[in-house]
Amino acid sequence: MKLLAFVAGYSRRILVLAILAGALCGACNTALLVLINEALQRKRGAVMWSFAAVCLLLPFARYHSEILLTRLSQGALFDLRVKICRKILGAPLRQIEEIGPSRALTALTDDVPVITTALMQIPIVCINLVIVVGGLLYMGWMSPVMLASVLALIVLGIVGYQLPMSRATRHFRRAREATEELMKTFRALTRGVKELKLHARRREAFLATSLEGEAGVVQASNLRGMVALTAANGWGQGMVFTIIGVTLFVVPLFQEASAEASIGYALVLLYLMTPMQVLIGALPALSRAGIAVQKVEDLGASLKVEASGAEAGAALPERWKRLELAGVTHAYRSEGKDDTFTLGPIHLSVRRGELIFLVGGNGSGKTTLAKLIAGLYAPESGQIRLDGEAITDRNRQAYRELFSVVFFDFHLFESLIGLDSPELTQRARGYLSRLQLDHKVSVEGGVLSTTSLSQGQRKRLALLTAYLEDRPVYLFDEWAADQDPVFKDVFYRQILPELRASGKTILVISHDDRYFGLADRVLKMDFGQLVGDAQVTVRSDETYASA
Ligand SMILES: Nc1ncnc2c1ncn2[C@@H]1O[C@H](COP(=O)(O)OP(=O)(O)OP(=O)(O)O)[C@@H](O)[C@H]1O
Repeated sequence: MKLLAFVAGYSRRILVLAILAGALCGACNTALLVLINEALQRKRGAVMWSFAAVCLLLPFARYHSEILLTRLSQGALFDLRVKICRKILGAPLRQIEEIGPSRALTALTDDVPVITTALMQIPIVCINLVIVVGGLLYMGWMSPVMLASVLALIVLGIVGYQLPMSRATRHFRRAREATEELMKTFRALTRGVKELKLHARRREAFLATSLEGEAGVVQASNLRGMVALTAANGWGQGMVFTIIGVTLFVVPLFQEASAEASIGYALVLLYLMTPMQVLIGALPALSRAGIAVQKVEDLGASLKVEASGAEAGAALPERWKRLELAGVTHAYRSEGKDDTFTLGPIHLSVRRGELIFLVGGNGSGKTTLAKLIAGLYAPESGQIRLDGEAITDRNRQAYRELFSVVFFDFHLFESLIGLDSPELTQRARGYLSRLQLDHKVSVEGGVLSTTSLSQGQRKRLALLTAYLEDRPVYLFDEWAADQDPVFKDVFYRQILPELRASGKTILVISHDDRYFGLADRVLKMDFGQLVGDAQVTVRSDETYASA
């Protein structure tokens, strides 16, 4: 039902057309059945032309019905993929971090293929369903008693089917939950491959406990589910033969039937046998898809939607003068644990064009503060203001567009995606040379020739993207940490001063204390608090004014 509702939700127009084409197809099948029966009753001449007409109409109706159903299911699938990705991108960053990548990845890589497989079956299921319904209607027209007996047996079949089926669903649901854990293990495997290769005992323990443990749960649950499902299928197939047996041998004991009528019943039943078996055979895929649709919907429902901030009037001035944080706070809470990290309240004022270093020990809250300043986290309390204008859901996206950020765990896109100035390639080539990467990387049509580089070189490519974005505020999170001493010096002594000279405001998270003297201000964080805000008057290596 979940799957049907999901498909129906895609396009009512196509659904109605598919139902009409399906009904025509079903009518043709029933007509064919009637005509074959008539022909067998030796009225061949009378039905020959009708039979030929139906034979022409049937493939036409079937073709259109299948095409429409395929369009409907593939359209719904496309819609689903895009919707999940949009929902993930539209959710607050903090919520995406809390949910973790495994849940979203399982939805995209596990649920979507399961739904795809089931959706492929929908045209076949619908066509066969229509054939069965048409055949039963014909049977009812021939003998209401026969139809009543068949329907009673079908109801019995469905009731008996439910028992193993609900058991199968329970196990498939468990397997699906375990798949999320398995996905985490796969991520650990791909990210930790070097560490696992170096340490045989760790590798064996990882394989034996994490991987085999999780994979074992998935395997066992799927196996139990399949056993229950096979039992349900066996019951279903058995019921098909029971229906045939009862109509052929039992019903005639209570209802006199002519030889012609008996041939008619037998013909209908033989005609319906294959479609009924096809329907039963499709149930496993449909049942698993129901669970997958539910999981995807749960994920979608659990994700909040951030205000897009695209309304008129949300734009902010590029040539702003003052950026303020007034009592801004943020907390990371872990459910059931007592280790909440709280940042703030932070009071801070930044003038346009300042070069600020944000320093402090590991875990003191620098990156968290950077995410708040860049508008990626909305403050839990307090306010961020730009020239006195509060940053709210209404203008947060416009506010984010003021920032070019290279985070410590940055991601490098293979192309200069979303950047489309006419002289983009030319500018990119210039910056590649500036970043001493022109011998390794080239740009053609906005696509980077490679991103398979050393970590320090990849960071330079991330800086290239920030250069090309050309936004008013630059934020670098330990950018220089992976650079060689020569280029580190270039970064602090040339790149940062050049950016400041071109009017950019720059916030640099750094542990490189020998360069702190180059900043206009050094902000120091400790345990989530801003404990120092030092103005640096003379710029030299020795003049870092510690708070
Ligand atoms: N995604 C997260 N979920 C939960 N807690 C987090 C998360 N990120 C950071 N924290 C907590 O917030 C604290 C501050 O982290 P943050 O990354 O802001 O520190 P930092 O000063 O940038 O550290 P470093 O110099 O090591 O990069 C950490 O001690 C950690 O406990």
